[in-house]
Amino acid sequence: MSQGKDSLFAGEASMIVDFAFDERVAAVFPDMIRRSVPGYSEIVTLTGLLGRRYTAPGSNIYDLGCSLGATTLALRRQIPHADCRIISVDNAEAMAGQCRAHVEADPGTIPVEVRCADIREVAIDNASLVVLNFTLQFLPPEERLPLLERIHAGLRDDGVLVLSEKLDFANDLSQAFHTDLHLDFKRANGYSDLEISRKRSALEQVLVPDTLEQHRERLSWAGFEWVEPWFQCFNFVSLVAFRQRPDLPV
Ligand SMILES: C[S@@+](CC[C@H](N)C(=O)[O-])C[C@H]1O[C@@H](n2cnc3c(N)ncnc32)[C@H](O)[C@@H]1O
Ligand SMILES: O=C(O)C(=O)C[C@]1(C(=O)O)C=C[C@H](O)C=C1
Repeated sequence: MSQGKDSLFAGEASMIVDFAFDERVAAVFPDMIRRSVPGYSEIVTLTGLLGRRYTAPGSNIYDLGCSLGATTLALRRQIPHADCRIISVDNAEAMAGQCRAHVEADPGTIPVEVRCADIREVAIDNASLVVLNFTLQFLPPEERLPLLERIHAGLRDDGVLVLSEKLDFANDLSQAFHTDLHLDFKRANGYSDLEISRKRSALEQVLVPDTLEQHRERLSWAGFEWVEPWFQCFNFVSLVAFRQRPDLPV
């Protein structure tokens, strides 16, 4: 993976326009996301474990908004079925290109197809697992439900969606608490207040977070029968959404 340190919002030539997943972001992305999203590396590893448990032989696994392929490779390491196929999609050429290179350098044997495409246009079929980690939040809000409906339709009956997102909070006190702690997390990871505030402005029109309640409601509208948060750290959450209520011994 790229080794660059993220100082995109530090200098004179900092990103003052809207945030975009361009060459400059791709070059520092592992450092940027690790220092910006509390729990990111755990979420990647644990998504691999969800893949181990919930993928089915002969099925497709989709990593939508795959960036450099961290989650794709975690899944490839864990999925126990040699006849599965992983389809990893990102519409940023800089991301998809590097993801392809990482997949080629990886010793795993499960086939991975990296596509540079818009996730709104990719056909989903025979899927046992779809991963949407920190990507739905970048779609215009009105395009989120149609995507979830297509994912739901492309999942097998026992299929699962993993959805990770930055959260908004309807309650002002909760919003203030989680925002403060997220800022502390970024400061502790070496970002200055200027960098933090410039990135916040650059993301403002681009990353529009939903509340946990909005996610639950939308997933239910899309047809998912059972939704469970499995990780939360400050204003970042990971959910599983089962197409059918799982039949677990209770
Ligand atoms: C925050 S990153 C995702 C991180 C990645 N899932 C991981 O866990 O490492 C969001 C990614 O989604 C991609 N993306 C955003 N909108 C997209 C779209 N409509 N179609 C395909 N990819 C998209 C961006 O290019 C970016 O690489
Ligand atoms: O830095 C932030 O505040 C973020 O929201 C991080 C976030 C995300 O959640 O997707 C935003 C852009 C990329 O840097 C990667 C992660």
